[in-house]
Amino acid sequence: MGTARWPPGVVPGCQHGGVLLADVVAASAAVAATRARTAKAAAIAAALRGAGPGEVGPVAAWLAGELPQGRVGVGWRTLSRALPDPAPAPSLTVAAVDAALTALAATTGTGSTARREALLAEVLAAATAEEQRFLVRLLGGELRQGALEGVLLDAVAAAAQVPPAAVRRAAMLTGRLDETAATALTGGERALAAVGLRVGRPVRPMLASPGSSLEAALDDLGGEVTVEHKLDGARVQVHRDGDVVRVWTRTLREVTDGVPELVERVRALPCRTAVLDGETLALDDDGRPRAFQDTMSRFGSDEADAGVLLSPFFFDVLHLDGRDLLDEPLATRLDVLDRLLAAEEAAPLRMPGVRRPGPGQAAAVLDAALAAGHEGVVVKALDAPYAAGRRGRAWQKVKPVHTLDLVVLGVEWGYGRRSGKLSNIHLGARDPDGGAPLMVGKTFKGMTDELLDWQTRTFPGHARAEHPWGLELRPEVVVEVALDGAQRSTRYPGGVALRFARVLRYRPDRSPADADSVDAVRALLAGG
Ligand SMILES: Nc1ncnc2c1ncn2[C@@H]1O[C@H](COP(=O)(O)OP(=O)(O)OP(=O)(O)O)[C@@H](O)[C@H]1O
Repeated sequence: MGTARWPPGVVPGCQHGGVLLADVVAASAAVAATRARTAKAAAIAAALRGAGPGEVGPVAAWLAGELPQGRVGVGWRTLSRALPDPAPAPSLTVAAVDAALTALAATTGTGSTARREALLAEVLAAATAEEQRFLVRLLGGELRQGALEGVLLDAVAAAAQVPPAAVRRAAMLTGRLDETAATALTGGERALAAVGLRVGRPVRPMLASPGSSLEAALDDLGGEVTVEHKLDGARVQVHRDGDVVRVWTRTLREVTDGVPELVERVRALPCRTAVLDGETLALDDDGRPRAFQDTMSRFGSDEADAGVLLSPFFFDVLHLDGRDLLDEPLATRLDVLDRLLAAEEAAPLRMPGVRRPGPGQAAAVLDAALAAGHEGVVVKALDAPYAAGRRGRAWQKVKPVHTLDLVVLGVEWGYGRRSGKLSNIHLGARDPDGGAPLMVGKTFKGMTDELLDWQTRTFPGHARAEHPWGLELRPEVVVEVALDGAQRSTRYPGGVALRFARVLRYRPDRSPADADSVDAVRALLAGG
């Protein structure tokens, strides 16, 4: 079993021992300087090997562009106001910066703005110019890049000399990179294998890959499938432990307090402990889905609209009354789920679907889903375990139109009727090798006046630079576009451009880490 050697080497020149922030900044620069995934992973692994037990977590998180504290609530403006003269030489330790960020996250309530600025200014004053730049980008979320997560997990495996699959499994089950890195480096493979599902700690949800058609999905998976409606709402993972019910979104953000009706429904079920996976959305009086914005209004931070009620539809169960079900085949999990939800006849909690449909039946399920106003269906292999965090072929979504979730990289001022409004958006696809998102097109189509106003209000808050043409944005906002396909391009860096992209809606429930990759865009080349 490979583990790091403790105690860590004391970095020369550092008064308190421990790894210096400067070492992490250097590793981050090395990661950014290469496009090769293995070289990125090697740079990260070297930094992790040098970190002590209490430092591995923050070092891993920072190199993936994340903060172990989650959001610390420091905006761009606060940051720029708090920027003092840089220190001449590096002295900040990782431990000191991590402690300051924890203090920052804990400073809330009245008068907290000034206290937070003071705390931040103190840290930044001790940082060199290069360290300041790193901290500003880290706090501003600019270093957050979905693809880096995969590179980081490889690096953790290399540094701890354990199989990458073991690291990945623990990361998906804990939903946390920092904890996983620390477990791998301090306890090795055995500690990673001991990580299991814990009621109260959300796991990364299993995802679906696009199926090109219902027939193709059925052919691919054989007869042992379930075909379920694909409802267009928000993914929810609900954990119950006795009377305590907690709810997380797909990105593992806790939303328990905002969704009391979901909490109530799950608290009323005949069980003690449970982990349920499902989709929730707002329905109108006829049971048809309301506008997607209505559902999302319940998940936004400021404009929660309590007038809109959410209905949950569960399609999986990962744990029930002391029994972990992750590794059981879907057929078993669905039996357990059906028994649990059987009593809920008046307002069904079960995602509609048909198990082992006959030839015409699967098509009828798709027709019924579309007729009811839903997006399509998900075809699932009944023999597959729950693969947390994976987008595999065991779940295939079938929808009539191509859609992609992309990252907004810039926005141009409109002209004519749209002058004064931020209009044409630059669209980026995730780089699967961990680099910055790659631009694949622009669009100003599909935008209502309301949406243009929203863009004009919102995007300045995400700006990283201003130009006469518009704003360059930090990669933070995810937009869903519909498109006819893709074409080869010599103009764009990924060699591919969208055809006839139009905006469907913004996705506040998605992070850039969940955006579609440039490979997903390339996959549309043939079928476009
Ligand atoms: N019956 C269902 N089974 C699984 N997921 C479902 C189902 N109905 C709706 N969904 C939703 O569809 C998503 C699965 O598609 P995918 O994992 O590709 O996410 P996505 O890229 O956001 O898909 P899309 O953009 O089409 O909503 C799930 O995350 C879940 O939120």
